[in-house]
Amino acid sequence: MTEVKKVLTIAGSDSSGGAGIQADIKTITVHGMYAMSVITSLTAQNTNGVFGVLDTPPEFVKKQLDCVLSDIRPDAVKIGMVSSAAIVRAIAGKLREYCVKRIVLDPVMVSTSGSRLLAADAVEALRTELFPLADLLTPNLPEAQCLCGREIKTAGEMEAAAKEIAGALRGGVLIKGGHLTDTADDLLYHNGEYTWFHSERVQNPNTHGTGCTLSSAIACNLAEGYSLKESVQRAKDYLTGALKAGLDLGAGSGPLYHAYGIG
Ligand SMILES: Nc1ncnc2c1ncn2[C@@H]1O[C@H](COP(=O)(O)OP(=O)(O)OP(=O)(O)O)[C@@H](O)[C@H]1O
Ligand SMILES: Cc1ncc(CO)c(N)n1
Repeated sequence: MTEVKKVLTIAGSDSSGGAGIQADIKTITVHGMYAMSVITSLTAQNTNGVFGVLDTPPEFVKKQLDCVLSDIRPDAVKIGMVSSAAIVRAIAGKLREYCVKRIVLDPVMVSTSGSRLLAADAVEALRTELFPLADLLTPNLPEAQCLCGREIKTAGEMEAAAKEIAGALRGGVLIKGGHLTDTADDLLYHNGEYTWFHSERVQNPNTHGTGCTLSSAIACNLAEGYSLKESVQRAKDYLTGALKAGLDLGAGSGPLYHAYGIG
């Protein structure tokens, strides 16, 4: 019998395959793990933008979660786009009911191309219902700004924001630096300690799905049993490799190449 780790992604579908569920399944598969998915929304999108969003009815999100969680228990879970407060509550209820562990929450609010993917009133539901369940929250800079209500420009401001956001959490906060201009340094705040993950910026404009890829790679490494710090470093290395692979698809901000280590 083959033993594999199982990772569940709860996220939106990206028809162009670069972000969301599709990025997550590619990431999990390339990590040699078994991917499962609960789809919260269908998006009609491509490298140019998001042209439509169709939410899954919350009762159907619950049904998908019941099917997965009552049958194949995931070793880790990644949560991405959750567009409404009702879907947030549906997910939180089921994660509590099945005592799911090792949860990475990517608080997706706006797509790389600038479309809103989370209703304004859902931010509060995310904070009260899902933050307490997360082992790690992974906001990008605009999301961290929204969560702490002020601008973040410097490393010192990133540290202050991470500490403040972590106040509402049991787990850690990773503020991603993909929206910085000179570097791509990410900051982890966990158990009162700051850890910086430094990286050169890869000169590749095709960054569609970087956040989804990073959070699902972190979930894979947590499933494998790595510590939070090790999981973030290994995921960042994976992400950097997928960016460096230099895929150039579509007219806008294109997707990453996941199979760069294969073949
Ligand atoms: N040009 C780049 N070079 C190197 N690393 C990058 C670059 N752009 C983003 N990253 C890295 O990608 C990861 C995701 O960060 P980012 O801030 O882009 O997330 P995001 O905005 O949530 O992504 P998206 O919404 O596009 O899925 C981080 O580790 C960040 O440092
Ligand atoms: C479905 C989906 N989730 C997340 C993002 C963020 O990049 C996106 N563009 N689409």
